[in-house]
Amino acid sequence: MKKKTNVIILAGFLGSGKTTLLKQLLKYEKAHNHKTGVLMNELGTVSIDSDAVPGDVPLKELLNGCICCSLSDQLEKQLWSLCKENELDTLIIEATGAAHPIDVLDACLSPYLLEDLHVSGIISIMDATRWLDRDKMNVQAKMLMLEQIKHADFIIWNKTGSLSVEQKSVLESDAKRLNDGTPYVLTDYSIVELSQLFSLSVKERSEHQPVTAEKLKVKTWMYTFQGPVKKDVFENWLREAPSSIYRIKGYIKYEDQQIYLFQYSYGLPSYEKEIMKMPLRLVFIGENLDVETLTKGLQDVERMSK
Ligand SMILES: Nc1nc2c(ncn2[C@@H]2O[C@H](COP(=O)(O)OP(=O)(O)OP(=O)(O)O)[C@@H](O)[C@H]2O)c(=O)[nH]1
Repeated sequence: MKKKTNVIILAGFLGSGKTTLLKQLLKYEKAHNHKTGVLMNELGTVSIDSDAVPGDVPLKELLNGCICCSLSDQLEKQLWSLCKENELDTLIIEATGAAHPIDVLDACLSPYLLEDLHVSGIISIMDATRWLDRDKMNVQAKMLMLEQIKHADFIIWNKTGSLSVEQKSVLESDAKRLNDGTPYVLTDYSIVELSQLFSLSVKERSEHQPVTAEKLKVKTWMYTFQGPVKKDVFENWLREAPSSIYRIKGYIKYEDQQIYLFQYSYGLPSYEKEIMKMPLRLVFIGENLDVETLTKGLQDVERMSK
């Protein structure tokens, strides 16, 4: 009988650390000579995260929508073709940060895929600080994070390095209260003992709350800088940016003429030097994005950088 492909679903709110974990899983699987494929879903029209996937890894991307709502029919098809085109040992699905993990799981359990796939489980990577501050978010976003915890087969509380002992114990009790018996870890940069993520068992699912990107009203928007901007001017703008921007990612060039992969999530900007000449596009993901004000602010950044 044909060996089934082991599927790992990475869930978790926007910017929580899913791609950070994906990169580690790919290295681990390569070191173990396991052929691994990736299905990546992004809300925007441009893929930024796919750069994290090495060229020799079979990759399918579903862009400009969420696999748990507008792209749900395509998810099954893409899973099917990834399996048929490649003899995969492992398939990692990185959902958008606005996806309900159960809808992704449902697609994997489709009768068309039953002979091909074995779902190892849902790993929910949670931005610990965002979770502790969740009352600042709207009801739908809060509910989505709650669902991501409740339906996980493994919970990773990420970005915990600067938290107090009391805050860490709140996270521990929240994991037990919301999803008793499910393993969890507290970590930074999604660092976990990876072997344990391949042998999870998918538990019986209770009813789930249908929270989707559409209900969340998460929208994406893109801005292209015409050239380099001054780092302090851009960061000043960023500090004042509305909290309804959940995520920014893309490429930016500063006055040192260096292009950086720029990421921003819950108040934290990060940069990685980029050696390729990438287009200077930033993708914004958030709710009620006021495109006019954002455009004006970013044009001002360009003007003040001259
Ligand atoms: N300070 C800090 N930053 C982290 C940590 N883990 C990840 N990051 C950074 O947070 C940003 C978002 O991480 P990603 O792994 O891209 O998050 P994601 O969940 O894939 O994001 P989306 O796909 O947009 O939902 C990146 O700049 C990471 O380097 C952490 O523990 N601490």
